[in-house]
Amino acid sequence: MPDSTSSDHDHRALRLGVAGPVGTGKSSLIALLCRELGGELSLGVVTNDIYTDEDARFLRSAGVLDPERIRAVETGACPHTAIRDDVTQNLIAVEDLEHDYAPLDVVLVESGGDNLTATFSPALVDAQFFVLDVAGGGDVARKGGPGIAGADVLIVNKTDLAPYVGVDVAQMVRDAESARDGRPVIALSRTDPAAVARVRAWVLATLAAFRGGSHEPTDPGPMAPHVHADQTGQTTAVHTHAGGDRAHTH
Ligand SMILES: Nc1nc2c(ncn2[C@@H]2O[C@H](COP(=O)(O)OP(=O)(O)OP(=O)(O)O)[C@@H](O)[C@H]2O)c(=O)[nH]1
Repeated sequence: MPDSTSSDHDHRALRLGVAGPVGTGKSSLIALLCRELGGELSLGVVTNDIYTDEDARFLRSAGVLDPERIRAVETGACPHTAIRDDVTQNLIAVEDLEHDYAPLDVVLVESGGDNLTATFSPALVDAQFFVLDVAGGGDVARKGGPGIAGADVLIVNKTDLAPYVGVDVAQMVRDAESARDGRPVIALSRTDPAAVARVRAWVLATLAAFRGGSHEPTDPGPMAPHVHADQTGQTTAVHTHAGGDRAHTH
């Protein structure tokens, strides 16, 4: 588990998680942050995919960061387990990057792209984004869940698509805000410079707080119960996630 004392913060990067349902724009957000911050900060990226290293390959091909600074964790199954319960594979990847490129400022960790329930353990990341997109429907923000309610920042992404999918972005942001007890919600499109600037400013402010010892990691809470199938469509196991009180099926 990462040590969160301030002396430790002198030696390791700020670790930022990016979670959210499949296709909402997690890799694109990481690419955007690399583009925006790569000139002034030393960055690393860890991606999580179930069976491939596709997200890492996408980011390497985006040309936003030295490809060696992008490491892939293949979780095998249950992508949320690797960011929530047994974070060993991810911690090793993060610590390897911190070792190889010391001193790193920020490591971005992308979750495997799950459903609405996946959250990062505070043992892995210091803060986390949860990404929704307008194409998933304006009512998603009202559905709640630990990531929507408790992530450090909720991104309502792809706002440029709102007119095409009939979503009222302002209403979606209000719905999200009312679920979040004052935590920030950022309506984002990669084509909206003001919104991009807000995300960038949040990362820089969080890094400053982390270095100053005033940033406290918070836990959005355990994931909700759900069911997975393996590649053959079979459910394979039932287990309880650590920190959670509910079993679910794999
Ligand atoms: N219009 C629009 N499309 C976007 C934006 N951000 C991302 N996309 C597109 O959304 C699609 C999914 O983006 P990704 O970044 O691959 O999403 P992801 O969440 O990483 O996907 P998984 O890793 O499969 O879960 C891609 O076609 C992106 O080009 C945006 O701001 N506006």
